[in-house]
Amino acid sequence: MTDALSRLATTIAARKGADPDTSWTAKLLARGPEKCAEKFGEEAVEAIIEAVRGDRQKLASEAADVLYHLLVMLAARDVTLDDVLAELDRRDGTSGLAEKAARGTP
Ligand SMILES: N=c1c2ncn([C@@H]3O[C@H](COP(=O)(O)OP(=O)(O)OP(=O)(O)O)[C@@H](O)[C@H]3O)c2ncn1[C@@H]1O[C@H](COP(=O)(O)O)[C@@H](O)[C@H]1O
Repeated sequence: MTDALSRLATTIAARKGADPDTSWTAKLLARGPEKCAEKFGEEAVEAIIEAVRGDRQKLASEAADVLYHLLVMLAARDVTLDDVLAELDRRDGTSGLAEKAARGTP
């Protein structure tokens, strides 16, 4: 599963500085981190709509768009998939409830 994400992240990293006429990713990256963030937000909203509607196939498709645009947004700010996975690893085994209690958040 993470193989596909790793491959995609590698492809996106390789698109940095590529010709925007031949690559959607290069075109998006060339428009800057703010535009990449905006596109991620749009795709997230589309996924939310499908989650509320309950169409599982459309939700899976929108979720794929979200993951792609998340990776592009991260690449635009030089954050790697490994950075994110390391953070997930760090959290592994810590209950969200315990973590929230440790923060003292109600
Ligand atoms: N996973 C994706 C992926 N998901 C979505 N998209 C593109 O994201 C775009 C989003 O579409 P929208 O309709 O939201 O955008 P738009 O309306 O055209 O743009 P705006 O007017 O909003 O600016 C579409 O052009 C999709 O084709 C993707 N483009 C690329 N990939 C992956 O990235 C790889 C590299 O792609 P290129 O960089 O194009 O070579 C591909 O092999 C894929 O694996």
